[in-house]
Amino acid sequence: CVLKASQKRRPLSRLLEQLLRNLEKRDPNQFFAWPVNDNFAPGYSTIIKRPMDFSTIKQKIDDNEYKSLNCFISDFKLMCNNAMKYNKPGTVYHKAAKRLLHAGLKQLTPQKLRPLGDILT
Ligand SMILES: COc1ccc(OC)c(-c2cc(C(C)=O)n3cccnc23)c1
Repeated sequence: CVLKASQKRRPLSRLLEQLLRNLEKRDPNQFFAWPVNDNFAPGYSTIIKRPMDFSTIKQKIDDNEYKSLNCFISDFKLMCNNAMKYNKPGTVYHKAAKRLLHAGLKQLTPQKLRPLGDILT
């Protein structure tokens, strides 16, 4: 029997792709979809040493760079914390990052992930 391309993917990659899709839904304005551009965010690359965004996370999944769920969660937190560092409290981006972080971490609790079984061990 021939597996479809998606079924050939490693179990962890397929799980991370699904988690990523669910996190991206919490960013309807797509503020986190692509790397932040210094032209729209003056001084961004001097203030933020380790930029991160959903497209970069997707590429890392495709390149099998994530060896564990925790590495994936770390990049998600990095992305949100970057936005809360660069953008002042009260700005649309700071508020969006805070909401995204909290909503995202609720989806990534052990209780929510346990049903996915031993992929994570
Ligand atoms: C207004 O439309 C967009 C579109 C894409 C963006 O980043 C990918 C952003 C954006 C995203 C951010 C973040 C996430 O800090 N940002 C900061 C300052 C100015 N612009 C942004 C805004």
